[in-house]
Amino acid sequence: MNPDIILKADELYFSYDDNNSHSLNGLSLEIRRGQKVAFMGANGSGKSTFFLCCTGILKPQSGKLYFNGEEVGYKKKDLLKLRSKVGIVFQDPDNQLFSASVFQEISFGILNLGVPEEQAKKEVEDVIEYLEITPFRHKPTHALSGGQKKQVSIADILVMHPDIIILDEPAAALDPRHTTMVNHIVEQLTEQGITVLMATHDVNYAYEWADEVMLFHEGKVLMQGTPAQVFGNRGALKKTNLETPAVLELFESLCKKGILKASLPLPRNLKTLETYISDINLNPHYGGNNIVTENRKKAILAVSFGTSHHDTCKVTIDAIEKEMQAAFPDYPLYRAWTSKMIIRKLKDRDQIHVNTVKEAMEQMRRDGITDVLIQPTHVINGIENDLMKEDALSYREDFHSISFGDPLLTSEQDSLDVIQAIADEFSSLKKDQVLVLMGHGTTHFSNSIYAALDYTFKDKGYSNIFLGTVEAYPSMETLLKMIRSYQPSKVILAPFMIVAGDHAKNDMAGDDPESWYSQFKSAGYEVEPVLKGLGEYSGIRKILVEHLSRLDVQ
Ligand SMILES: Nc1ncnc2c1ncn2[C@@H]1O[C@H](COP(=O)(O)OP(=O)(O)OP(=O)(O)O)[C@@H](O)[C@H]1O
Repeated sequence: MNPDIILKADELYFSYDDNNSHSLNGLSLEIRRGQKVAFMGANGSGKSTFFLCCTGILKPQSGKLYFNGEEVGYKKKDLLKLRSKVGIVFQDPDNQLFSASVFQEISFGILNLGVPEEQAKKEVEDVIEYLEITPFRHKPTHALSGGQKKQVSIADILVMHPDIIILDEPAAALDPRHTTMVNHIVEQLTEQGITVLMATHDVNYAYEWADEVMLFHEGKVLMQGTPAQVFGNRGALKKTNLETPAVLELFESLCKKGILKASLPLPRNLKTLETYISDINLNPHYGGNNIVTENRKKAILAVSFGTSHHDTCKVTIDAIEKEMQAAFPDYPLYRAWTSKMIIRKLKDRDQIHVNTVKEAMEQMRRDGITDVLIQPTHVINGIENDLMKEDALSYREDFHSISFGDPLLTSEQDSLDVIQAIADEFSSLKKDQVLVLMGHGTTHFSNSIYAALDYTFKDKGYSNIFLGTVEAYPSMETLLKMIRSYQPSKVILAPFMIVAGDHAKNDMAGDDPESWYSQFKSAGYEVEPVLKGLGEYSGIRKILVEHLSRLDVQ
């Protein structure tokens, strides 16, 4: 199973009434590690029932649930292990809190796990401090307010260091101050790398907060996607009794009236929309504030997904940045990566810190930069790129201008240039051999570029170059079919990703029977993997530097 998937449900059925009705009705879904996932849907659509299955409190009558790639078991020791890693904070804290004192309450789970008393005590003290429970720690739990009970129920779970926290409507019955406090805690959880699943009916909050929205309807997932995809689907919202987030509604109506350009990244919150509006007279696109134009200081921000493999980083991301810097020697170059998981891995494993986009923007602001030229090394205009723009634009008030270079594959000319760069790199490819490129693939609509590019390869005379993706279409299945009709003497495999990292080393060239290498091998071909990321091709680096150069017009 894909190691990015932390939780997977496969055709779950659950009935509370002997199969007269099904609260989970063939539910299948996958949750990616480190994501913030909002579970939404009408009352009674099965969200809480699913959550109870995730922690083994309910056992589905049929279907399978996987945690970290392993099927969930229901023996006592399996459940204990599962509950130490998947914690649930119930909607009503009174269903969760059962000890007399706050300290006892928070200690219960961790002691049950067999953690020695001294260590457990320290962990409990840490969480009490972290969640600001100290002022009411000596009160009996029954005497706490609703908000304080919620803090303690989160502490109950947090003290176990779970991989997943499930929050069932955490803001229900809280006043605005406590809602803000709980939201703040939730934000910190995701920064620690915990996967957060949250049921909520608050469309405005989910739209701003979530990485992904899971829309439940009658015990199944009706739709899953980014907040923009899900909340942009009026039909799905209507079916599940949800409304469009106010900020999206307002943005669309301003676009319809021609006041804002629809090409702007969708604003996720009112603050971003407000800054769009405040810039209308200056520059309806990305322009900045009317600050003094003397002493302008430009900088380049090179944004990559990132990699935890130093070998490939050196010859891809580092090499691209070096060429960008060489093209603009007078501008300082800053780096940011968009994969929080990789950033965390580097920090934990190698004590290396790489900035997120927001951190890099803050750094530039501190350094007195006034104009930021952002050049992504992303291959397509997908989710990563949209989120990167959003993060950068949340700092638009701090800069005179923020401008964005295009990802690698944006215009028709880019496709032709990329094809040329690949053809140059594989100029020794023989007619009876095929080159199979492995792209990443995405659920975003921009995924169609992969199939389009595969088509263009053929159109430009490279009938033996094929492009597929690990996560979307064209898939391995399609590639096997196409390549079978070509009958090559050899299959050469190469990543169509900037770096030759995990996907290239494992999904493409690994020994696992699911890898592309093994699948082509067992289909009877001679296979040669080439572990070279796109960033190693000089033609590709040139395209990215050229995209950056287009920004520097003033
Ligand atoms: N303990 C129970 N006994 C019997 N039926 C139940 C029980 N809990 C839930 N149900 C039923 O299962 C279905 C799914 O309910 P569930 O609570 O999972 O939905 P939900 O999406 O979490 O709803 P809400 O948004 O109201 O919290 C509903 O028809 C509900 O009536």
